[in-house]
Amino acid sequence: MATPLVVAEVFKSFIMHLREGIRLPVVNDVNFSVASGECVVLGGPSGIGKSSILKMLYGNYAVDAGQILVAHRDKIVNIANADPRTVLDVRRHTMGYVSQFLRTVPRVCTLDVVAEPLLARGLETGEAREEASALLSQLNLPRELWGLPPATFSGGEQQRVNIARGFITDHSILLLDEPTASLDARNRRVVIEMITEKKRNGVALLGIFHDEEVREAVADRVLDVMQFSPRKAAA
Ligand SMILES: Nc1ncnc2c1ncn2[C@@H]1O[C@H](COP(=O)(O)OP(=O)(O)OP(=O)(O)O)[C@@H](O)[C@H]1O
Repeated sequence: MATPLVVAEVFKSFIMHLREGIRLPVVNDVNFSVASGECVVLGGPSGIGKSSILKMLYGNYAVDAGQILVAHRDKIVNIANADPRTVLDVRRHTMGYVSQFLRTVPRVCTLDVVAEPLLARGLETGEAREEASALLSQLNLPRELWGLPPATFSGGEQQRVNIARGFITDHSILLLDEPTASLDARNRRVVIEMITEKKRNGVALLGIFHDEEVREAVADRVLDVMQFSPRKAAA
């Protein structure tokens, strides 16, 4: 089985510049990998570093030490020291990220917000919009909202737009940061189906799910982030 994501000996601290440069270690010596078709769930108490790990993997947070190895095109890229252009290329073609909150460009309608990752990969507009429509229908977003920018949508509606945008590509790695937090039971079940479909297609998924029903339905294994906590060492 292919392993498109390997994390090796990663350390991360935050430096609080407004607090005399105090250094706050968050995670030490993080080691794990995610195989194709596998869904690994990050577990552990609030504040232990789950979101920080996802943000390092996506290149949003710098890494103090260690490697984040991603199979990208025919090469292995180390996100921990890759240049920004390479990180953007990995995001466009290999690694997707669905956060809890939607960040949108003002005045762009929902259908185009969802279709955009496919347009960025060179797909023709009509085809990209068709795929976007299919996902928005699957996620039960009322059709009358598709032509409007999502800025004024409810939390759950915005989250469904965000999920559609994150799931529209065929990226081989998908990072999910509580994608079901604001959803009702019916739409949570849709997202479970969508994740199951990604697994069937050989996507490597790494996610945070506080909802137990979702976690149990999708997780192949739970990785307890407590084992990487410097607080554990201090305890
Ligand atoms: N940008 C940042 N600057 C400073 N400290 C940060 C930053 N991001 C996170 N932290 C701190 O790092 C620790 C881990 O935060 P993180 O969000 O990764 O935890 P989490 O396990 O995802 O928590 P939760 O389950 O509550 O979302 C927390 O103590 C948090 O305050």
